[in-house]
Amino acid sequence: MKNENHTYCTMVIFGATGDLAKRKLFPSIYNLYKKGYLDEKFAVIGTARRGWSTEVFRENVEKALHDSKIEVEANVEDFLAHFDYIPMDVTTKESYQELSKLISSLEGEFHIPGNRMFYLAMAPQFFGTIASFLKSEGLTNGDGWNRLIIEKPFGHDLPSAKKLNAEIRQAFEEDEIYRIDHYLGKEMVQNIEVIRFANAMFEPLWNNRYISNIQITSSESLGVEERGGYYDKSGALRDMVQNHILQMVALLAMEPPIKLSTDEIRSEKIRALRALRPMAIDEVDEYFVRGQYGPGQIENQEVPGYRSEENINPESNTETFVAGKVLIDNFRWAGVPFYIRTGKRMAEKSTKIVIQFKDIPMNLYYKSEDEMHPNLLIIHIQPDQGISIVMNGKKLDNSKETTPVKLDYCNNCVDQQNTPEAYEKLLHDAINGDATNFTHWDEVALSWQFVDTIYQAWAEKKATDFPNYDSGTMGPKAADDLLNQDGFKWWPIADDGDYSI
Ligand SMILES: NC(=O)C1=CN([C@@H]2O[C@H](COP(=O)(O)OP(=O)(O)OC[C@H]3O[C@@H](n4cnc5c(N)ncnc54)[C@H](OP(=O)(O)O)[C@@H]3O)[C@@H](O)[C@H]2O)C=CC1
Ligand SMILES: O=C1O[C@H](COP(=O)(O)O)[C@@H](O)[C@H](O)[C@H]1O
Repeated sequence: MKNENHTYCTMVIFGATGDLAKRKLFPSIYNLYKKGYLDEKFAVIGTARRGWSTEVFRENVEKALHDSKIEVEANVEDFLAHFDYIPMDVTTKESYQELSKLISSLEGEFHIPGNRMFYLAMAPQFFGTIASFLKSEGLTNGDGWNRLIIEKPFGHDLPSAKKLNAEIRQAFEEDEIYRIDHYLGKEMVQNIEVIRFANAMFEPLWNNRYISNIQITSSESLGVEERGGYYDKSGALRDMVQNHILQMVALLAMEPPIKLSTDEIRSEKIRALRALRPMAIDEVDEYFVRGQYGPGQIENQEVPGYRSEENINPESNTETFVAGKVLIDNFRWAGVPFYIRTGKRMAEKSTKIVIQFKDIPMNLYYKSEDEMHPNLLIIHIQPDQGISIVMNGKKLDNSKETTPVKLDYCNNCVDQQNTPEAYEKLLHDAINGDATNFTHWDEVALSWQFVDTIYQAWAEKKATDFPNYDSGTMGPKAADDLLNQDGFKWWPIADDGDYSI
């Protein structure tokens, strides 16, 4: 009988010599081990083309742990004893037989009941091939569960995503596929549902009667770094908006699920994404703005423009910044804009969500001719994690004027501990068979459908004003105009930001 639920498993990491494995996966697996989540009945097999021995692999895993600056304890050797390496080219059918033998032998050695997790930390063109060989060569015929963890990008548009999905679905069922969106592993992204559904002071107000607009900013101060080859073909829209940003929109907009099960939560997110207002190609400019960074200053250092970065076409038309107004056509959200923006080489690294509430019907205080300061709920995703509420209080004098008062809750300050890295939480979920924080195919498809129109509009029309924002700024002026024309403004993303109007 298949052992469906047990967490003892063999993890096979394809692309184990690569950047993601080194920076994210090995430290996360080690943290899970240290916290006792892996017991002793687990094995990790690394594979890639380079001809490393298991010994060299273990040395590299240990180095990765030290480089990641997590605390490495004296018994790291016990942990490393669970790691093996096998060189293989994933496009060669025969090598899967060797891998299969190694898995069986480690299942015997570590008393693992046939549960197998295949992590594809490789370029996406290999995803379909690997999935298909895993099935045809019998690696999915173990006695336990099979789970396929897939990295982004899941396709580059809807047709390519459909093709990829069809390939992997030949070998794995939907409930065996765990599509990673690492934002769903972030503590405060997971907190969105709790803030909404566990607080009487928010849920009754969470609709178009009380909320005037929602702003999501995910800014980065880094440029494209070494990923120019990938990024120049992708751009900010497909790199960040299709996945991370729309996932946050879905979590903010979804209806309360009837219970907190994977299926119920996912189906509410899917319904929210289905309500995204589609645009015609010639309407895109009304709702979306694109940008590309030029040279500028970040932390007082001169940095080059995008077109001068390594592996970037010097005439590139790729956007490194996107701002947009997303509308959700349902009873709850009709008329409430969700403004989004994301970009590289912006003023600072920050992901924040600001929920701006509508004004009260009449201003008794302040200066009656002025608008009162709106109430804001700010969800700090990173680097700081927490919640702020901006409300009106009385000025400390004898006047009847009000002043914005900011109440802050800092998640990691209170717990006095580092919250686990997103990958650690997601790996833990995958080992436990909890797919809630992974994206269902329908979510992926709906997000691509929305984003494809924008991409097509931009592909048809070259941006004549690129570069249109200096590195170290908050993007092009058109991104500010997008809100100004609706009578709003972007709220600051800096923690010491000025929230007065
Ligand atoms: N790095 C990151 O921070 C992030 C990465 N991702 C995604 O994760 C995936 C991996 O990214 P990343 O680690 O950066 O990529 P890398 O280029 O660093 O690693 C690619 C890996 O694939 C192996 N490889 C390449 N060709 C073959 C082959 N034919 N057979 C077997 N192994 C092969 C390489 O090893 P060798 O040369 O030895 O064969 C290497 O281990 C990508 O899908 C990426 O989009 C997603 C988010 C963040
Ligand atoms: O998926 C991606 O995310 C990172 C940003 O992630 P964060 O956790 O640091 O906010 C981004 O730099 C990268 O381009 C993109 O592929």
